[in-house]
Amino acid sequence: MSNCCRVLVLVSGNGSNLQAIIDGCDDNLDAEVVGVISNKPNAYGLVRAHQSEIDTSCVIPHEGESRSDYDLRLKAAIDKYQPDLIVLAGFMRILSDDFVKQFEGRMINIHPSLLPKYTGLHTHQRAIDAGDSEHGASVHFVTPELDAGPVILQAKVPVYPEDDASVLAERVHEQEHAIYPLVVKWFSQQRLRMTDGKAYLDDQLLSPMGYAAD
Ligand SMILES: Nc1nc2c(c(=O)[nH]1)N[C@@H](CN(C=O)c1ccc(C(=O)N[C@@H](CCC(=O)O)C(=O)O)cc1)CN2
Ligand SMILES: NCC(=O)N[C@@H]1O[C@H](COP(=O)([O-])[O-])[C@@H](O)[C@H]1O
Repeated sequence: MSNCCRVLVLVSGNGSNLQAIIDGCDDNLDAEVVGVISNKPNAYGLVRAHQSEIDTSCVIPHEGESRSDYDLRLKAAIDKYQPDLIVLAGFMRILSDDFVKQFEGRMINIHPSLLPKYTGLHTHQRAIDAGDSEHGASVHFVTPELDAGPVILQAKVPVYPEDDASVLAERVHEQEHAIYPLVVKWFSQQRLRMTDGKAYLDDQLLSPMGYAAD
């Protein structure tokens, strides 16, 4: 890795986590967002990238295109940026095994639950429906198995009886915007790695719930 970590962010929607990472990189000379790629041409994350004069690409799925064929086009688009780190920030596509294996150890995702609870979609409603008193977000390395990669860092939020999915999502977003830029900074400082399916920070094995401050 050169002296500045080249960060590529993949988005499908609003891009509030992208914005937090852009803002975080402005304060962190070790990392730079070199590009933003979306599968959705109308993703507001692309607008956010343009506002920060960051290059963008769109890889739009073709009608009837296989997941693997789409991922081949996505790989070609990614390679143009020569990233050190690939950040999934609300990128709403399941990636094929072959694609993920090419980037394992340098591709991370933020998931809106306290993994391993609630992999997949609709996590906030599921937490409310289950009557959970706490919920949150997890940053993890991406592996072929969906949302099952080693957790790097989690943040917890309370769930209140009057919460609906939208209110809870907003409370989770606030925590996401704090933890995701921190994980990007750790990676840019070469403190974070994945070896044999496990996450390490400063050569310390991280627990299944990720890093926990003393
Ligand atoms: N192989 C992997 N791919 C992805 C991972 C991963 O860990 N391994 N993380 C996800 C992110 N994600 C949750 O954090 C997630 C994204 C998308 C889906 C999903 O069901 N997508 C559907 C389409 C849904 C839609 O278009 O609204 C699909 O791809 O068929 C589940 C979880 C990113 N990919
Ligand atoms: N399973 C993936 C998933 O649901 N990711 C979630 O999508 C949102 C994207 O928001 P953003 O576009 O404002 O960053 C975030 O809350 C992220 O945790």
